[in-house]
Amino acid sequence: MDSGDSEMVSRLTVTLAGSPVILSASPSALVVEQNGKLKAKYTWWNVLWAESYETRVTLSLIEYHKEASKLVSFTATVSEAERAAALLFTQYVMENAYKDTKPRRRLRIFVNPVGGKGKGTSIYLERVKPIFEAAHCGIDTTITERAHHALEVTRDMPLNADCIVVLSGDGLLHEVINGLAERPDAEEALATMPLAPIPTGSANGTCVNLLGKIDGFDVAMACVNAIKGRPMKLDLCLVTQKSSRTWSFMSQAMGLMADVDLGTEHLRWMGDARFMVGFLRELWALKRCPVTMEIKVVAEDKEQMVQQWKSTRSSGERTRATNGVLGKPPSTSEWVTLDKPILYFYAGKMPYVARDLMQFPLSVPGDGTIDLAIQEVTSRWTLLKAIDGADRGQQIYIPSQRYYKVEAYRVTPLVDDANVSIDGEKYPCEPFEVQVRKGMANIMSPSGSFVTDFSGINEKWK
Ligand SMILES: Nc1ncnc2c1ncn2[C@@H]1O[C@H](COP(=O)(O)OP(=O)(O)OP(=O)(O)O)[C@@H](O)[C@H]1O
Repeated sequence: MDSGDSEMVSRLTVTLAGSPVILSASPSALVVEQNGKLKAKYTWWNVLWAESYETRVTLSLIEYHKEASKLVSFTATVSEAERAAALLFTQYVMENAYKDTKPRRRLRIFVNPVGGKGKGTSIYLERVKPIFEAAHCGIDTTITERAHHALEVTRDMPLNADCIVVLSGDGLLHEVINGLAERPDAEEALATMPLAPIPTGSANGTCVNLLGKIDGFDVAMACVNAIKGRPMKLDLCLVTQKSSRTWSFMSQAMGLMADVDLGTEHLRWMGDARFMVGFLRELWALKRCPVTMEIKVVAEDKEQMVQQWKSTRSSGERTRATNGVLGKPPSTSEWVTLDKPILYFYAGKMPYVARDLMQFPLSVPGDGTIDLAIQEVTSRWTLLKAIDGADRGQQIYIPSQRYYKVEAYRVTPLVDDANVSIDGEKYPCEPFEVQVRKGMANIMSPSGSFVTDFSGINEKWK
């Protein structure tokens, strides 16, 4: 046993593959040293489990690699004399690993076997399940058998999990939210069942918003978010059409950008590269978006909105679950009719819609407004020029791109066969009205905010 009371629990010498290894707990990480050299360092966030039994010490950790972090589990031994120290050490490690949350979450998991490149099931079995098991989570899993299967299950299932894990893209999250929203106890279900997406779809926009552009496609990091993330409030948009009500958590679109998404379903095998192919095709066609729109504006001056966004970020405002009036529509302003011809409108509640497009850089979670980008008719060259910088939200500075914060809007399609995209899913081409409902749903987040690198206007558009 190492000397000193505090050292006794924060440092332990074990034997691993016949060699002595020192495990020590620093304020920010678990450190592994061998032969006086640093062998590995795991932030507490990436420590899943530590336990000791008799003379065995078992650790399960996530080794961080860009886009491909992985589970590392090993069992080392200690001498008989170190048994008590090993127990205290592993307890200390667990306290640090689960400072803000309880271990052993019960996870209700949905896996879409056909989302993205169609590898959802194998990713679940080979990479996700072992991580949840290593973290001693309770798991109850449904592999979806058809579209709307997850919606049907979430509509009726008991609310006995800590979190709903969704292995897919944004479409299956849309289903799960709508399933919860259709329950008689919808408000309680949405408030008590945070979602935790794992990126096995194409765009995986939600994961990119929660984990950032670099880690957004990292399955293991998304698993850690499900295991340890904290609930963050999300507004939902109520979309009312003639015969139906739909809840949208991410985006609604018509025109060029809806055609990019819904017109490239057959290119699923390409992953998120399909959107660039679709964009270039739609750019070539440059069709007008046949709609009229009315909006209830909260803000429309880009620079003022950017300043507001910056001050919100720097004041460290967080949107963690708080008590408050949920789902109440905000106060009403006047409806304004837009009459200029447009190429598309794109409305949304999260900055990224895909890794290479931060369509709504000024979006903050739970602010009770919808960000609405409207692209007036412009040249191919202008749109082409905007590709560079779109991953940093720069396209909002195209002079002909209007950017509003709205509390509601109405769309009347002027044809009956245009694409209407709601959270990337196809909906009937009929008139609809969208209203925002503040803080109705919850999503697990490592940081309590969206992770973006928007920094205001760059030289190109000045
Ligand atoms: N077993 C299944 N068979 C066929 N379709 C399914 C099944 N399970 C779910 N779906 C449907 O698959 C569609 C695509 O799912 P999802 O949107 O999550 O993936 P994606 O489109 O690849 O990703 P993203 O939305 O991030 O681009 C959804 O409309 C969903 O309803």
